[in-house]
Amino acid sequence: YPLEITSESERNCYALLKKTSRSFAAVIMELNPELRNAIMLFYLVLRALDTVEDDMTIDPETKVPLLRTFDSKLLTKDWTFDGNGPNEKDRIVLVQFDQILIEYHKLKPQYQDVIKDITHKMGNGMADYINDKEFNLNGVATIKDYDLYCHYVAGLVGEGLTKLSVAAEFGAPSLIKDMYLSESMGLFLQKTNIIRDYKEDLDDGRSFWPKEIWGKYTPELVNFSKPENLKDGLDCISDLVLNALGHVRDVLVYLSLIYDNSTFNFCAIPQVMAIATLAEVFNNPLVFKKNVKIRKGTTCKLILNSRTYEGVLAIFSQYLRVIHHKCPVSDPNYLKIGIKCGELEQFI
Ligand SMILES: COc1cccc([C@H]2O[C@H](CC(=O)N[C@@H](CC(=O)O)C(=O)O)C(=O)N(CC(C)(C)C)c3ccc(Cl)cc32)c1OC
Repeated sequence: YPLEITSESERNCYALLKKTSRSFAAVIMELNPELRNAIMLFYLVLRALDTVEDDMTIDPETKVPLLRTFDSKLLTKDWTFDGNGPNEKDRIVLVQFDQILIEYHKLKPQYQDVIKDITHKMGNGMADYINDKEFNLNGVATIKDYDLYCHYVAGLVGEGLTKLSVAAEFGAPSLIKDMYLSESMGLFLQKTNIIRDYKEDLDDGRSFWPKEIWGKYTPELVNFSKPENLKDGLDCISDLVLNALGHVRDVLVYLSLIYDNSTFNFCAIPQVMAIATLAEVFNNPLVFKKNVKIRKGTTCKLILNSRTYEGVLAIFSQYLRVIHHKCPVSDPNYLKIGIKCGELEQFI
């Protein structure tokens, strides 16, 4: 679909998209025009929320009310925010937020309402965590807390995109009543990122690995960086990967319910990147040293092969086999991993 830019503000929004998301911007720009601007603006509003939440130089006295009222900024036409620290990566999205607002008000009211509703829920979820002393001190405690945190930062994104897709008749209406499928789309991506980001997050003085899982393998999360604890660390990664694989069935069902090709690609590409990343981090000592990334060549192959549902199934089948074969017999979750991979192979 040719990209017809019809205003200065629209041009500025696409420039913001390219600045804030490396590879994903291209996928959004190939979307069917019916949803392209709605999803582009949704992405930028979410990026703006993230930029507020992530900025540790913003006083909580300012940050918390700003997050809780962020959806009300969508009702204005000229709001901007220049309160981010000078080094905050995507601060430009808030400095130029008026450009997003001009384009946002041109959207169909139904699309505006979806974006405003998700912004309200996410902003308040983020604000709740900032005030949560237990969370700030000990991070994520139980698997239930892990799923709730991922719901606020990723599950809600899946919910919003599903409502936009169904409103545009690009996806099956059943996706609205079966919102757990959209939840899994978000949790699968977010849990994969959390497993991969072990080192990066610890260097930032935080971690999102749930203690209910890692506590089985070590008294202190930082111990996995020590060579003598490597085996325990790898067993912990297996446990986390097993938990993430619990969303794969829902992801594959969700993708089977998307009718529009460009929307399918938009949904499928991040999911195939995630299963490939899970296979990469599985039983991989480098996770405790750096951010493990899949190779550029693999990314290209994944994008090319995920244009059809059969292609996506083949990719998931391939990486589930990789995970199954990589699993050492000494891994306490060896049987559960084998059963989960077997189950999913059956489904595929
Ligand atoms: C039905 O649900 C979806 C369907 C398609 C894509 C996404 C999801 O995919 C990107 C993909 C993306 O943004 N990839 C990055 C690479 C990276 O950040 O690791 C990129 O390619 O730049 C992603 O990661 N997140 C961020 C969250 C996971 C927190 C939701 C995200 C943020 C905003 C939007 Cl509108 C969409 C997404 C969906 O969201 C669940």
